[in-house]
Amino acid sequence: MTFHVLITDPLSEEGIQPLREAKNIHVVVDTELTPEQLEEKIVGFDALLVRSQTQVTRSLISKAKNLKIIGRAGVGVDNIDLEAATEHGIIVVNAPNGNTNSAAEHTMAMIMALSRNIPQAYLALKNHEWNRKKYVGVELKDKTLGVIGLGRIGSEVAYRAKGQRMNVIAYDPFLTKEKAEKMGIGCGTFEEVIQQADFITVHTPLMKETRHLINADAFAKMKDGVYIVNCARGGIIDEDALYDAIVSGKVAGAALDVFEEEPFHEHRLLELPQVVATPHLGASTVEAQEIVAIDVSRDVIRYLNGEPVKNPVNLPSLPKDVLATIEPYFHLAEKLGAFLIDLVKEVAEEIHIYYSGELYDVEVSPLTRNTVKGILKRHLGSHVNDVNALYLAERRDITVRESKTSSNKGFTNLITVEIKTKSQTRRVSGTLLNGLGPRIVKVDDYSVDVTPKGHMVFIQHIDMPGVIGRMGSILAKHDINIATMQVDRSDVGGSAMMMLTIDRHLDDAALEELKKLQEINDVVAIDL
Ligand SMILES: NC(=O)c1ccc[n+]([C@@H]2O[C@H](COP(=O)([O-])OP(=O)(O)OC[C@H]3O[C@@H](n4cnc5c(N)ncnc54)[C@H](O)[C@@H]3O)[C@@H](O)[C@H]2O)c1
Ligand SMILES: O=C(O)[C@H](O)COP(=O)(O)O
Repeated sequence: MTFHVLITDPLSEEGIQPLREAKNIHVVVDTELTPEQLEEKIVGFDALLVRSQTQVTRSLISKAKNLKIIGRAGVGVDNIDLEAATEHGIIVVNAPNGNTNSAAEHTMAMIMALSRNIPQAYLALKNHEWNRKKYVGVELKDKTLGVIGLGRIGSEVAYRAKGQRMNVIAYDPFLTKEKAEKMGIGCGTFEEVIQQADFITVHTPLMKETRHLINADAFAKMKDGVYIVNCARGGIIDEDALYDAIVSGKVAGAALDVFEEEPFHEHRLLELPQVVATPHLGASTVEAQEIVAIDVSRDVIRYLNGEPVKNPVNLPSLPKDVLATIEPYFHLAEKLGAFLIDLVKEVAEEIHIYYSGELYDVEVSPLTRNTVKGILKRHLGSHVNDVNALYLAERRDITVRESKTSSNKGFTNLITVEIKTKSQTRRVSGTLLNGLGPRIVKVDDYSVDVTPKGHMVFIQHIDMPGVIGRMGSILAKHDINIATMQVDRSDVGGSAMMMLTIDRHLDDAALEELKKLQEINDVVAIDL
Protein backbone atom coordinates (compact mmCIF):
# COMPACT_ATOMS: atom_id res chain seq x y z
CA MET A 1 0.00 0.00 0.00
CA THR A 2 1.26 3.49 -0.86
CA PHE A 3 0.67 6.38 1.54
CA HIS A 4 0.32 9.90 0.15
CA VAL A 5 2.00 12.76 2.05
CA LEU A 6 1.22 16.41 1.31
CA ILE A 7 3.64 19.19 2.36
CA THR A 8 2.11 22.68 2.29
CA ASP A 9 4.78 24.90 3.92
CA PRO A 10 8.42 25.20 2.86
CA LEU A 11 10.34 22.35 4.56
CA SER A 12 14.02 21.55 4.26
CA GLU A 13 14.63 19.27 1.25
CA GLU A 14 17.35 17.42 3.23
CA GLY A 15 14.92 17.08 6.12
CA ILE A 16 12.25 15.33 4.08
CA GLN A 17 14.69 12.85 2.51
CA PRO A 18 13.52 10.05 4.87
CA LEU A 19 10.03 10.45 3.36
CA ARG A 20 11.30 10.54 -0.21
CA GLU A 21 13.36 7.42 0.41
CA ALA A 22 10.57 5.41 2.08
CA LYS A 23 9.33 2.73 -0.34
CA ASN A 24 5.64 2.99 0.51
CA ILE A 25 5.41 6.79 0.60
CA HIS A 26 4.61 9.24 -2.19
CA VAL A 27 5.42 12.89 -1.40
CA VAL A 28 3.72 15.93 -2.94
CA VAL A 29 5.03 19.44 -2.13
CA ASP A 30 2.67 22.32 -2.88
CA THR A 31 3.28 25.49 -0.88
CA GLU A 32 1.11 27.82 -2.98
CA LEU A 33 -2.36 26.44 -2.22
CA THR A 34 -5.17 28.74 -1.13
CA PRO A 35 -7.25 27.44 1.81
CA GLU A 36 -10.02 26.49 -0.65
CA GLN A 37 -7.64 24.61 -2.93
CA LEU A 38 -6.14 22.81 0.07
CA GLU A 39 -9.61 21.72 1.22
CA GLU A 40 -10.18 20.16 -2.21
CA LYS A 41 -6.76 18.59 -2.47
CA ILE A 42 -6.48 17.10 1.04
CA VAL A 43 -9.04 14.34 0.37
CA GLY A 44 -6.56 11.90 -1.14
CA PHE A 45 -3.79 12.32 1.44
CA ASP A 46 -2.81 10.17 4.43
CA ALA A 47 -0.44 12.71 5.99
CA LEU A 48 -0.11 16.49 6.03
CA LEU A 49 3.14 18.25 6.91
CA VAL A 50 3.10 21.94 7.83
CA ARG A 51 4.98 24.72 9.61
CA SER A 52 3.18 27.70 11.19
CA GLN A 53 1.67 29.17 8.06
CA THR A 54 -0.84 26.56 6.90
CA GLN A 55 -3.98 26.85 8.99
CA VAL A 56 -5.18 23.34 9.73
CA THR A 57 -8.76 24.23 10.58
CA ARG A 58 -11.73 22.12 11.62
CA SER A 59 -13.18 22.70 8.18
CA LEU A 60 -10.02 21.39 6.48
CA ILE A 61 -9.88 18.41 8.84
CA SER A 62 -13.51 17.55 8.13
CA LYS A 63 -12.67 17.31 4.40
CA ALA A 64 -9.59 15.17 5.03
CA LYS A 65 -11.29 11.81 4.79
CA ASN A 66 -8.07 9.76 4.56
CA LEU A 67 -5.87 11.86 6.82
CA LYS A 68 -4.18 9.84 9.58
CA ILE A 69 -1.42 12.14 10.79
CA ILE A 70 -0.56 15.83 10.80
CA GLY A 71 3.11 16.64 11.23
CA ARG A 72 4.16 20.09 12.51
CA ALA A 73 7.81 20.76 11.68
CA GLY A 74 8.34 22.99 14.70
CA VAL A 75 7.00 23.58 18.24
CA GLY A 76 3.83 25.70 18.26
CA VAL A 77 0.67 23.90 17.21
CA ASP A 78 -1.65 26.89 17.55
CA ASN A 79 -2.29 26.77 13.77
CA ILE A 80 -3.72 23.25 14.10
CA ASP A 81 -7.20 22.53 15.47
CA LEU A 82 -6.10 19.81 17.88
CA GLU A 83 -9.58 19.11 19.12
CA ALA A 84 -10.87 18.56 15.60
CA ALA A 85 -7.89 16.36 14.76
CA THR A 86 -8.47 14.27 17.87
CA GLU A 87 -12.18 14.03 17.19
CA HIS A 88 -11.38 12.76 13.72
CA GLY A 89 -8.86 10.27 15.10
CA ILE A 90 -5.95 12.09 13.46
CA ILE A 91 -2.74 12.07 15.44
CA VAL A 92 -0.71 15.28 15.51
CA VAL A 93 3.05 15.14 15.97
CA ASN A 94 5.53 17.99 16.26
CA ALA A 95 9.28 18.53 16.54
CA PRO A 96 9.72 20.24 19.91
CA ASN A 97 13.50 20.13 20.24
CA GLY A 98 14.88 20.90 16.79
CA ASN A 99 14.57 24.67 16.74
CA THR A 100 15.36 25.50 20.39
CA ASN A 101 18.89 26.76 19.68
CA SER A 102 17.84 28.79 16.68
CA ALA A 103 14.99 30.46 18.54
CA ALA A 104 17.30 31.25 21.48
CA GLU A 105 20.00 32.64 19.19
CA HIS A 106 17.42 34.76 17.36
CA THR A 107 16.18 36.12 20.69
CA MET A 108 19.74 37.15 21.63
CA ALA A 109 20.22 38.73 18.19
CA MET A 110 17.02 40.72 18.71
CA ILE A 111 18.07 41.83 22.20
CA MET A 112 21.39 43.05 20.82
CA ALA A 113 19.85 44.71 17.77
CA LEU A 114 17.46 46.48 20.12
CA SER A 115 20.05 47.64 22.64
CA ARG A 116 22.36 49.06 19.93
CA ASN A 117 19.79 50.33 17.37
CA ILE A 118 21.44 48.23 14.67
CA PRO A 119 18.48 48.00 12.24
CA GLN A 120 17.67 51.71 12.60
CA ALA A 121 21.30 52.80 12.12
CA TYR A 122 21.68 50.51 9.10
CA LEU A 123 18.55 51.94 7.51
CA ALA A 124 19.79 55.49 8.12
CA LEU A 125 23.13 54.65 6.51
CA LYS A 126 21.33 53.19 3.50
CA ASN A 127 19.49 56.49 3.28
CA HIS A 128 22.85 58.33 3.23
CA GLU A 129 22.55 59.53 6.84
CA TRP A 130 25.73 59.26 8.96
CA ASN A 131 24.44 59.98 12.45
CA ARG A 132 26.38 58.70 15.46
CA LYS A 133 24.57 60.79 18.06
CA LYS A 134 21.11 59.50 17.26
CA TYR A 135 21.98 55.84 17.68
CA VAL A 136 23.66 55.74 21.08
CA GLY A 137 22.69 52.43 22.67
CA VAL A 138 22.78 50.78 26.09
CA GLU A 139 25.07 48.01 27.35
CA LEU A 140 23.68 44.63 28.32
CA LYS A 141 26.36 44.00 30.94
CA ASP A 142 24.93 44.28 34.47
CA LYS A 143 21.41 44.86 33.12
CA THR A 144 18.68 42.51 34.35
CA LEU A 145 16.97 40.24 31.85
CA GLY A 146 13.54 39.01 32.94
CA VAL A 147 12.62 35.70 31.30
CA ILE A 148 8.93 34.82 31.38
CA GLY A 149 8.62 31.09 30.64
CA LEU A 150 11.75 29.08 31.40
CA GLY A 151 11.17 26.05 29.18
CA ARG A 152 13.45 24.84 26.42
CA ILE A 153 13.99 28.21 24.71
CA GLY A 154 13.71 30.43 27.81
CA SER A 155 16.44 28.36 29.52
CA GLU A 156 18.75 28.60 26.51
CA VAL A 157 18.20 32.36 26.38
CA ALA A 158 19.02 32.61 30.10
CA TYR A 159 22.33 30.78 29.61
CA ARG A 160 23.26 32.98 26.67
CA ALA A 161 22.35 36.20 28.50
CA LYS A 162 24.64 35.16 31.35
CA GLY A 163 27.38 34.99 28.71
CA GLN A 164 26.64 38.67 28.04
CA ARG A 165 27.14 39.22 31.79
CA MET A 166 23.52 40.12 32.29
CA ASN A 167 21.75 39.32 35.56
CA VAL A 168 18.95 36.91 34.75
CA ILE A 169 15.75 36.51 36.72
CA ALA A 170 12.94 34.23 35.57
CA TYR A 171 9.33 33.40 36.23
CA ASP A 172 7.84 30.05 35.31
CA PRO A 173 5.25 28.22 37.42
CA PHE A 174 7.53 25.16 37.36
CA LEU A 175 10.68 26.98 38.34
CA THR A 176 11.98 26.13 41.80
CA LYS A 177 14.59 28.05 43.77
CA GLU A 178 16.86 24.99 43.59
CA LYS A 179 16.64 24.83 39.80
CA ALA A 180 17.26 28.57 39.47
CA GLU A 181 20.26 28.32 41.76
CA LYS A 182 21.63 25.44 39.71
CA MET A 183 21.30 27.56 36.57
CA GLY A 184 22.93 30.54 38.28
CA ILE A 185 19.90 32.77 37.82
CA GLY A 186 17.32 34.37 40.08
CA CYS A 187 13.64 33.53 40.25
CA GLY A 188 10.58 35.43 41.35
CA THR A 189 6.89 35.87 40.82
CA PHE A 190 5.64 37.31 37.53
CA GLU A 191 5.27 40.72 39.21
CA GLU A 192 8.74 40.61 40.77
CA VAL A 193 10.35 39.72 37.46
CA ILE A 194 8.64 42.41 35.42
CA GLN A 195 9.28 45.01 38.12
CA GLN A 196 13.02 44.30 38.33
CA ALA A 197 13.92 43.70 34.68
CA ASP A 198 15.58 46.14 32.29
CA PHE A 199 14.84 43.77 29.39
CA ILE A 200 11.86 41.38 29.37
CA THR A 201 11.66 38.41 27.02
CA VAL A 202 8.65 36.05 26.83
CA HIS A 203 8.97 32.33 26.04
CA THR A 204 5.63 30.76 26.97
CA PRO A 205 3.23 29.00 24.63
CA LEU A 206 0.24 31.07 23.50
CA MET A 207 -2.86 29.86 25.33
CA LYS A 208 -5.81 31.23 27.25
CA GLU A 209 -3.67 31.91 30.35
CA THR A 210 -0.89 33.68 28.45
CA ARG A 211 -2.94 35.69 25.93
CA HIS A 212 -2.12 39.35 26.68
CA LEU A 213 -0.01 38.29 29.67
CA ILE A 214 1.98 41.47 28.97
CA ASN A 215 -0.81 44.06 28.99
CA ALA A 216 -1.35 47.66 30.11
CA ASP A 217 -1.38 46.59 33.80
CA ALA A 218 1.90 44.75 33.38
CA PHE A 219 3.53 47.69 31.56
CA ALA A 220 2.48 49.99 34.40
CA LYS A 221 4.45 47.83 36.87
CA MET A 222 7.65 47.80 34.80
CA LYS A 223 10.67 50.08 35.13
CA ASP A 224 10.60 53.24 33.02
CA GLY A 225 12.64 52.67 29.88
CA VAL A 226 12.22 48.88 29.86
CA TYR A 227 12.91 46.91 26.64
CA ILE A 228 10.46 44.19 25.50
CA VAL A 229 11.23 41.13 23.37
CA ASN A 230 8.81 38.60 21.88
CA CYS A 231 10.21 35.70 19.88
CA ALA A 232 7.56 33.26 21.14
CA ARG A 233 4.05 33.96 19.88
CA GLY A 234 2.07 36.99 18.83
CA GLY A 235 -0.73 37.55 21.33
CA ILE A 236 1.33 36.97 24.49
CA ILE A 237 1.91 40.74 24.39
CA ASP A 238 -1.08 43.03 23.89
CA GLU A 239 0.07 44.97 20.81
CA ASP A 240 -2.19 47.98 21.46
CA ALA A 241 -0.88 48.29 25.03
CA LEU A 242 2.69 47.94 23.76
CA TYR A 243 2.09 50.70 21.20
CA ASP A 244 0.78 53.04 23.93
CA ALA A 245 3.64 52.14 26.30
CA ILE A 246 6.22 52.97 23.63
CA VAL A 247 4.53 56.23 22.66
CA SER A 248 4.32 57.28 26.34
CA GLY A 249 8.03 56.53 26.81
CA LYS A 250 7.40 53.80 29.41
CA VAL A 251 8.92 51.25 27.04
CA ALA A 252 12.20 52.31 25.44
CA GLY A 253 12.01 49.78 22.64
CA ALA A 254 10.64 46.44 21.50
CA ALA A 255 11.99 43.59 19.40
CA LEU A 256 9.31 41.44 17.81
CA ASP A 257 9.58 38.29 15.74
CA VAL A 258 5.93 37.29 16.08
CA PHE A 259 2.63 39.15 15.78
CA GLU A 260 -1.01 38.76 16.67
CA GLU A 261 -1.83 38.37 12.97
CA GLU A 262 0.59 36.90 10.49
CA PRO A 263 1.50 37.47 7.75
CA PHE A 264 0.97 41.22 7.24
CA HIS A 265 2.25 43.92 4.94
CA GLU A 266 1.65 46.88 7.21
CA HIS A 267 1.67 47.15 10.99
CA ARG A 268 1.34 50.28 13.11
CA LEU A 269 3.99 49.11 15.59
CA LEU A 270 6.50 49.18 12.75
CA GLU A 271 5.86 52.88 12.28
CA LEU A 272 7.52 53.47 15.65
CA PRO A 273 11.30 54.00 15.42
CA GLN A 274 11.78 52.14 18.73
CA VAL A 275 10.56 48.85 17.25
CA VAL A 276 12.81 46.32 15.54
CA ALA A 277 11.17 43.35 13.90
CA THR A 278 11.61 40.19 11.86
CA PRO A 279 8.90 38.17 10.04
CA HIS A 280 8.74 35.08 12.31
CA LEU A 281 12.32 33.99 11.63
CA GLY A 282 13.12 32.42 15.02
CA ALA A 283 13.31 28.89 13.62
CA SER A 284 14.51 29.84 10.17
CA THR A 285 18.02 28.44 10.09
CA VAL A 286 19.39 25.71 7.87
CA GLU A 287 20.16 23.57 10.91
CA ALA A 288 16.82 23.92 12.68
CA GLN A 289 14.82 23.40 9.52
CA GLU A 290 16.70 20.23 8.70
CA ILE A 291 16.27 18.76 12.19
CA VAL A 292 12.58 19.60 12.57
CA ALA A 293 11.78 18.21 9.11
CA ILE A 294 13.74 15.01 9.79
CA ASP A 295 12.09 14.54 13.21
CA VAL A 296 8.60 15.01 11.85
CA SER A 297 9.23 12.93 8.70
CA ARG A 298 10.45 10.03 10.82
CA ASP A 299 7.37 10.18 13.04
CA VAL A 300 5.13 10.20 9.97
CA ILE A 301 6.89 7.11 8.59
CA ARG A 302 6.64 5.37 11.97
CA TYR A 303 2.95 6.10 12.33
CA LEU A 304 1.97 5.13 8.80
CA ASN A 305 3.81 1.85 9.39
CA GLY A 306 1.98 1.16 12.65
CA GLU A 307 4.85 2.01 15.01
CA PRO A 308 4.68 4.29 18.05
CA VAL A 309 5.59 7.92 17.39
CA LYS A 310 8.16 9.93 19.37
CA ASN A 311 6.44 13.31 19.65
CA PRO A 312 2.67 12.95 19.82
CA VAL A 313 0.74 16.12 20.59
CA ASN A 314 -2.83 14.87 20.80
CA LEU A 315 -4.66 11.69 21.72
CA PRO A 316 -3.85 8.32 20.26
CA SER A 317 -6.74 5.94 19.64
CA LEU A 318 -7.16 3.56 22.59
CA PRO A 319 -8.02 -0.15 22.20
CA LYS A 320 -11.79 -0.38 21.84
CA ASP A 321 -12.42 -2.52 24.95
CA VAL A 322 -10.38 -0.21 27.22
CA LEU A 323 -12.07 2.81 25.71
CA ALA A 324 -15.60 1.49 26.30
CA THR A 325 -14.99 0.92 30.04
CA ILE A 326 -12.89 3.97 30.76
CA GLU A 327 -14.25 6.66 28.45
CA PRO A 328 -17.16 7.75 30.68
CA TYR A 329 -14.62 8.68 33.39
CA PHE A 330 -12.24 10.73 31.19
CA HIS A 331 -14.07 13.98 31.78
CA LEU A 332 -14.41 13.46 35.55
CA ALA A 333 -10.72 12.59 35.93
CA GLU A 334 -9.55 15.69 34.03
CA LYS A 335 -11.94 18.01 35.87
CA LEU A 336 -10.87 16.67 39.29
CA GLY A 337 -7.26 17.43 38.37
CA ALA A 338 -8.09 20.93 37.11
CA PHE A 339 -10.26 21.68 40.18
CA LEU A 340 -7.60 20.60 42.64
CA ILE A 341 -4.69 22.44 41.02
CA ASP A 342 -6.78 25.62 41.05
CA LEU A 343 -7.49 25.01 44.72
CA VAL A 344 -3.85 24.54 45.74
CA LYS A 345 -2.69 27.52 43.63
CA GLU A 346 0.84 26.08 43.60
CA VAL A 347 2.85 23.72 41.46
CA ALA A 348 2.25 20.06 42.32
CA GLU A 349 5.23 18.06 43.53
CA GLU A 350 3.33 14.80 43.91
CA ILE A 351 0.03 13.61 42.45
CA HIS A 352 -1.57 10.50 43.92
CA ILE A 353 -4.75 9.11 42.39
CA TYR A 354 -6.83 6.50 44.25
CA TYR A 355 -9.41 4.41 42.39
CA SER A 356 -12.10 2.38 44.10
CA GLY A 357 -15.47 0.71 43.61
CA GLU A 358 -15.99 -0.58 40.07
CA LEU A 359 -12.73 1.08 39.01
CA TYR A 360 -10.84 -1.31 41.29
CA ASP A 361 -10.67 -4.00 38.62
CA VAL A 362 -10.11 -2.04 35.43
CA GLU A 363 -7.13 -0.57 33.62
CA VAL A 364 -7.04 2.99 34.93
CA SER A 365 -3.82 4.39 33.47
CA PRO A 366 -5.76 6.36 30.81
CA LEU A 367 -7.66 8.03 33.69
CA THR A 368 -4.42 8.84 35.46
CA ARG A 369 -3.15 10.47 32.28
CA ASN A 370 -6.38 12.48 32.03
CA THR A 371 -6.08 13.65 35.65
CA VAL A 372 -2.47 14.71 35.16
CA LYS A 373 -3.50 16.39 31.91
CA GLY A 374 -6.14 18.42 33.82
CA ILE A 375 -3.45 19.52 36.26
CA LEU A 376 -0.67 20.32 33.80
CA LYS A 377 -2.92 22.05 31.27
CA ARG A 378 -3.32 24.83 33.81
CA HIS A 379 0.40 25.59 33.44
CA LEU A 380 1.41 24.31 30.04
CA GLY A 381 -1.64 24.91 27.88
CA SER A 382 -3.58 22.96 25.37
CA HIS A 383 -0.69 20.97 23.99
CA VAL A 384 -0.82 18.79 27.14
CA ASN A 385 -2.85 15.67 26.44
CA ASP A 386 -3.17 12.21 27.83
CA VAL A 387 -0.42 11.04 25.52
CA ASN A 388 2.20 13.43 26.77
CA ALA A 389 0.90 14.36 30.26
CA LEU A 390 2.95 11.77 32.18
CA TYR A 391 6.04 12.55 30.16
CA LEU A 392 5.67 16.26 30.90
CA ALA A 393 5.11 15.56 34.62
CA GLU A 394 8.23 13.41 34.74
CA ARG A 395 10.24 16.10 32.98
CA ARG A 396 9.19 18.51 35.70
CA ASP A 397 10.03 16.05 38.51
CA ILE A 398 6.38 15.67 39.49
CA THR A 399 5.80 12.22 40.99
CA VAL A 400 2.59 10.57 39.77
CA ARG A 401 1.24 7.61 41.76
CA GLU A 402 -1.80 5.48 41.17
CA SER A 403 -3.44 3.20 43.80
CA LYS A 404 -6.44 0.94 43.89
CA THR A 405 -8.30 0.90 47.17
CA SER A 406 -11.23 -1.15 48.37
CA SER A 407 -12.50 1.71 50.52
CA ASN A 408 -15.16 3.22 48.27
CA LYS A 409 -16.94 5.24 50.98
CA GLY A 410 -20.30 3.96 49.80
CA PHE A 411 -19.92 5.03 46.16
CA THR A 412 -20.10 2.50 43.32
CA ASN A 413 -17.06 4.20 41.85
CA LEU A 414 -14.77 6.83 43.30
CA ILE A 415 -11.70 8.69 42.11
CA THR A 416 -9.72 10.61 44.73
CA VAL A 417 -6.96 12.93 43.60
CA GLU A 418 -4.40 14.10 46.12
CA ILE A 419 -1.84 16.81 45.37
CA LYS A 420 1.20 17.53 47.50
CA THR A 421 2.92 20.87 47.04
CA LYS A 422 5.76 22.43 49.00
CA SER A 423 3.37 23.69 51.66
CA GLN A 424 0.18 21.60 51.61
CA THR A 425 -1.59 18.34 50.80
CA ARG A 426 -5.16 18.58 49.47
CA ARG A 427 -7.69 16.11 48.14
CA VAL A 428 -10.76 16.01 46.00
CA SER A 429 -13.00 13.00 45.28
CA GLY A 430 -15.44 12.52 42.46
CA THR A 431 -17.85 9.91 41.25
CA LEU A 432 -19.88 9.15 38.15
CA LEU A 433 -23.53 8.99 39.13
CA ASN A 434 -25.55 6.67 36.97
CA GLY A 435 -27.59 8.81 34.60
CA LEU A 436 -26.53 12.07 36.30
CA GLY A 437 -22.91 12.32 35.21
CA PRO A 438 -19.81 13.44 37.12
CA ARG A 439 -19.97 14.87 40.65
CA ILE A 440 -17.43 16.22 43.10
CA VAL A 441 -18.36 14.56 46.40
CA LYS A 442 -15.54 15.51 48.75
CA VAL A 443 -13.06 18.35 49.07
CA ASP A 444 -10.43 17.63 51.73
CA ASP A 445 -12.63 16.33 54.59
CA TYR A 446 -15.77 18.23 53.59
CA SER A 447 -18.72 16.55 51.85
CA VAL A 448 -20.27 18.22 48.80
CA ASP A 449 -22.31 17.28 45.76
CA VAL A 450 -21.53 19.47 42.80
CA THR A 451 -21.11 19.06 39.05
CA PRO A 452 -17.53 19.92 38.07
CA LYS A 453 -18.48 22.48 35.45
CA GLY A 454 -18.51 26.23 34.83
CA HIS A 455 -17.61 28.94 37.34
CA MET A 456 -17.11 27.88 40.93
CA VAL A 457 -16.01 29.46 44.18
CA PHE A 458 -14.52 27.56 47.11
CA ILE A 459 -14.55 29.43 50.41
CA GLN A 460 -13.01 28.36 53.70
CA HIS A 461 -14.40 30.21 56.69
CA ILE A 462 -15.30 30.08 60.35
CA ASP A 463 -18.65 28.51 61.15
CA MET A 464 -20.68 31.39 62.60
CA PRO A 465 -23.94 33.21 61.90
CA GLY A 466 -23.99 35.89 59.18
CA VAL A 467 -21.06 34.74 57.03
CA ILE A 468 -23.27 33.39 54.27
CA GLY A 469 -25.33 36.59 54.23
CA ARG A 470 -22.30 38.87 54.05
CA MET A 471 -20.76 36.74 51.30
CA GLY A 472 -24.08 36.79 49.37
CA SER A 473 -24.34 40.59 49.66
CA ILE A 474 -20.84 41.04 48.22
CA LEU A 475 -21.62 38.81 45.24
CA ALA A 476 -24.93 40.62 44.71
CA LYS A 477 -23.10 43.96 44.80
CA HIS A 478 -20.87 42.70 42.00
CA ASP A 479 -23.93 41.43 40.10
CA ILE A 480 -22.84 37.81 40.46
CA ASN A 481 -25.69 35.33 40.64
CA ILE A 482 -25.29 32.20 42.75
CA ALA A 483 -26.56 29.13 40.91
CA THR A 484 -25.93 26.49 43.60
CA MET A 485 -24.45 26.49 47.06
CA GLN A 486 -23.26 23.87 49.52
CA VAL A 487 -21.93 24.26 53.04
CA ASP A 488 -20.19 21.85 55.38
CA ARG A 489 -18.21 22.22 58.58
CA SER A 490 -15.82 20.26 60.74
CA ASP A 491 -17.71 21.04 63.95
CA VAL A 492 -19.99 23.73 65.34
CA GLY A 493 -18.12 27.02 65.41
CA GLY A 494 -15.09 25.39 63.82
CA SER A 495 -13.74 25.54 60.30
CA ALA A 496 -16.25 25.36 57.49
CA MET A 497 -16.50 25.60 53.73
CA MET A 498 -18.87 26.90 51.09
CA MET A 499 -18.87 25.67 47.54
CA LEU A 500 -20.73 27.87 45.10
CA THR A 501 -21.43 27.67 41.42
CA ILE A 502 -21.99 31.10 39.94
CA ASP A 503 -23.14 32.43 36.57
CA ARG A 504 -19.91 34.15 35.63
CA HIS A 505 -16.24 34.23 36.54
CA LEU A 506 -15.51 35.62 40.01
CA ASP A 507 -13.52 38.72 39.09
CA ASP A 508 -10.59 40.03 41.13
CA ALA A 509 -12.57 42.91 42.66
CA ALA A 510 -15.23 40.58 44.12
CA LEU A 511 -12.59 38.07 45.19
CA GLU A 512 -10.57 40.69 47.04
CA GLU A 513 -13.69 41.98 48.79
CA LEU A 514 -14.64 38.47 49.91
CA LYS A 515 -11.13 37.90 51.23
CA LYS A 516 -11.46 40.99 53.40
CA LEU A 517 -14.33 39.46 55.41
CA GLN A 518 -12.88 38.62 58.79
CA GLU A 519 -14.52 35.20 59.07
CA ILE A 520 -13.24 34.09 55.66
CA ASN A 521 -9.84 32.35 55.59
CA ASP A 522 -9.53 31.66 51.89
CA VAL A 523 -11.43 32.16 48.64
CA VAL A 524 -10.57 30.47 45.38
CA ALA A 525 -12.22 31.08 42.00
CA ILE A 526 -12.27 27.97 39.84
CA ASP A 527 -13.33 27.89 36.19
CA LEU A 528 -13.80 24.43 34.72
N1 LIG B 1 9.82 32.66 16.83
C1 LIG B 1 9.91 31.41 16.46
O1 LIG B 1 10.13 31.10 15.30
C2 LIG B 1 9.77 30.32 17.47
C3 LIG B 1 10.55 29.17 17.36
C4 LIG B 1 10.36 28.13 18.29
C5 LIG B 1 9.41 28.26 19.30
N2 LIG B 1 8.66 29.38 19.38
C6 LIG B 1 7.69 29.57 20.45
O2 LIG B 1 8.42 29.75 21.67
C7 LIG B 1 7.61 29.40 22.78
C8 LIG B 1 8.39 28.53 23.76
O3 LIG B 1 8.79 27.33 23.17
P1 LIG B 1 9.56 26.21 24.05
O4 LIG B 1 10.00 25.19 23.08
O5 LIG B 1 10.53 26.84 24.95
O6 LIG B 1 8.33 25.66 24.90
P2 LIG B 1 8.40 24.92 26.33
O7 LIG B 1 7.11 24.17 26.45
O8 LIG B 1 9.67 24.16 26.48
O9 LIG B 1 8.42 26.13 27.38
C9 LIG B 1 7.33 26.94 27.68
C10 LIG B 1 7.42 27.30 29.17
O10 LIG B 1 6.44 28.29 29.47
C11 LIG B 1 6.03 28.06 30.83
N3 LIG B 1 4.76 28.77 31.10
C12 LIG B 1 3.50 28.39 30.81
N4 LIG B 1 2.64 29.32 31.24
C13 LIG B 1 3.36 30.31 31.79
C14 LIG B 1 3.04 31.54 32.39
N5 LIG B 1 1.76 31.96 32.50
N6 LIG B 1 4.03 32.31 32.85
C15 LIG B 1 5.32 31.91 32.76
N7 LIG B 1 5.70 30.74 32.20
C16 LIG B 1 4.72 29.95 31.71
C17 LIG B 1 5.93 26.56 30.93
O11 LIG B 1 5.98 26.12 32.26
C18 LIG B 1 7.15 26.12 30.12
O12 LIG B 1 8.26 25.88 30.96
C19 LIG B 1 6.36 28.74 22.16
O13 LIG B 1 5.35 29.73 22.10
C20 LIG B 1 6.80 28.38 20.75
O14 LIG B 1 5.73 28.27 19.88
C21 LIG B 1 8.82 30.42 18.49
O1 LIG C 1 6.64 27.25 16.95
C1 LIG C 1 7.62 27.17 16.23
O2 LIG C 1 8.28 26.12 16.07
C2 LIG C 1 8.12 28.40 15.56
O3 LIG C 1 7.24 29.45 15.71
C3 LIG C 1 8.57 28.21 14.15
O4 LIG C 1 7.54 28.36 13.21
P1 LIG C 1 7.90 28.13 11.66
O5 LIG C 1 8.06 26.64 11.51
O6 LIG C 1 6.75 28.64 10.89
O7 LIG C 1 9.16 28.84 11.39
